[in-house]
Order: sequence, then structure tokens, then C-alpha cells
Amino acid sequence: MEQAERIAIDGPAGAGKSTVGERLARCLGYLYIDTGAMYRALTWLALQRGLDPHDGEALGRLAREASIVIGYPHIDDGRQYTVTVNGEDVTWAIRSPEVTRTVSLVSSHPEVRRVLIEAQRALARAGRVVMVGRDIGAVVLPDAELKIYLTASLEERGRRRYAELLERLGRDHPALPSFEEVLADIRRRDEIDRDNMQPAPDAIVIETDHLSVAQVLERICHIRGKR
Ligand SMILES: Nc1ncnc2c1ncn2[C@@H]1O[C@H](COP(=O)(O)OP(=O)(O)O)[C@@H](O)[C@H]1O
Ligand SMILES: Nc1ccn([C@@H]2O[C@H](COP(=O)(O)OP(=O)(O)O)[C@@H](O)[C@H]2O)c(=O)n1
Repeated sequence: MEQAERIAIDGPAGAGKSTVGERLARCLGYLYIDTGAMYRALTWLALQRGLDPHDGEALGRLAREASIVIGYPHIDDGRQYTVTVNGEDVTWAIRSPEVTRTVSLVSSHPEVRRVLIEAQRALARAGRVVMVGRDIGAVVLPDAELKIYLTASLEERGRRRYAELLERLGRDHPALPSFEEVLADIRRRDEIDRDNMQPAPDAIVIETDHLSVAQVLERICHIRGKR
């Protein structure tokens, strides 16, 4: 069996990309790269600087100048990796409701995508990687050896994301959104992300509504083993 060197996992918010991608990478000993974290990190910086999220040119410039690094977790607080922006640890800050609300608009600008896609391709040159995002199989790594597209219904994805936030923040946290707010945010992001979220023609689509994380992993390993 030929070993897949670059595995692309795409799909909408809450489909399970990060959970499945990180476990798969760990089990294979591959580098795990969450491209959503890069778009979130840039969005965090743009908000800090008070930039207009509609201004693609200024955001593209910011993307070129900023140092966004995704590295080993080091801190044992549930993080999959540590994200720094110009040296500052923003691992949890990039999950804030404000960043989540703004990230799709920031990511919609071609000036931004050009810069981050180039950075993602450079990371993948390291060789064996599992890269997760929206456009990895179709645009970032069109010649990836294995392309998976995870999906689930909007309601299921909303339930998953709400349960995750509840677990992380706790029921009494002032920043905990309601289930309806989580659902509305995902629906709105699906809409804005649509153009950059098309499955590659050769991607294998896995519908995860009725599958556990372990079952999704099992399917991916099965598909990989048949190549
Ligand atoms: N197949 C699945 N079944 C049940 N829960 C899942 C499944 N895949 C992921 N989850 C859970 O749903 C939440 C969102 O998953 P995540 O991997 O962050 O999605 P994405 O990266 O696609 O936005 C996480 O809490 C994760 O544990
Ligand atoms: N390859 C990618 C990854 C993320 N993104 C953007 O970044 C946002 C956040 O991505 P994410 O993967 O962290 O989002 P969640 O699925 O974790 O909520 C997405 O809604 C997209 O707008 C993108 O445009 N292209």
C-alpha cells in the first residue's frame, strides 16, 4: 500500500474536521495543520488593529506582515496546538464570539486567501501532513493523495458546536451563546464560505450525522488502506 503523504480534510463548521484531523495525524505521526486557525488568527489581529473587515487590500497587507505561527501545544489546557500572532499566544482568543462572527468576511477577500494559501502550501512541503479547512483538496493541495469531505446537517453541526462551547465555557459563562445563536452563526458562515467550500471533484464525501468520531476515523483509515 502506498502511504498517503498529504491528507486533505474539508467541510463546513462542526463537521468534525479538527477532531478527526488531529486524531488521524497523531495516529499516523503526521503534522496536523488547521488552516481555520490561520484565518482566525488574522481576524483576531485585524480586530485588535481596528481594521475594517471589508477592506481586502488592508487585510491582505496585514496577512503579509503578520507572523502567524501554529506550533506544539506545550500547555495542557485542552488545546490541540498553540497559535501565536507576532509572538503573542492567541490560542483561545481566536475562538471568541467576535472572531467567529468576523472570520468568514475576512476570509472572503482574495488578497487574504492568496497570502494564507501560499503559507499553507509552504507548511505542506514538510511532507506528511493532515491539513484541515474548507478548500484544501480543491485549491490548496489539489494533488493531495487523499481528500476527504466531511459533512453533517446544520442542526447536528449546531448541536455539536453548542455542546463543545458548553463544555469549555460552562453553563454560567457570560460569553456562552444560546443554541439558536450558535446555529445562526453556522448558517451565516456556511453562506459566506460557500464559494470557498466546494469539495474537490475527487474528494470522498463522508456524511457524519449518524457516525461517531471513532466511526469516521475508521472509514477514513479503511479508504486509505484500499489505495
Ligand atoms: N462524528 C462526530 N460525532 C459526534 N460529535 C462529533 C463528531 N465529530 C466531531 N464531533 C464533535 O463536534 C464538535 C465540533 O467538531 P470539530 O472537529 O471542531 O468540527 P470542525 O473542525 O469541522 O468545525 C467537537 O466537540 C467534536 O468533539
Ligand atoms: N481553509 C479555510 C479554513 C477556514 N476558512 C475560514 O475560516 C473560518 C473559520 O474556520 P474554522 O475551521 O476555524 O471554523 P470552525 O469550523 O472550527 O468553526 C471559516 O468559517 C472560513 O470562513 C477558510 O476560508 N478557508
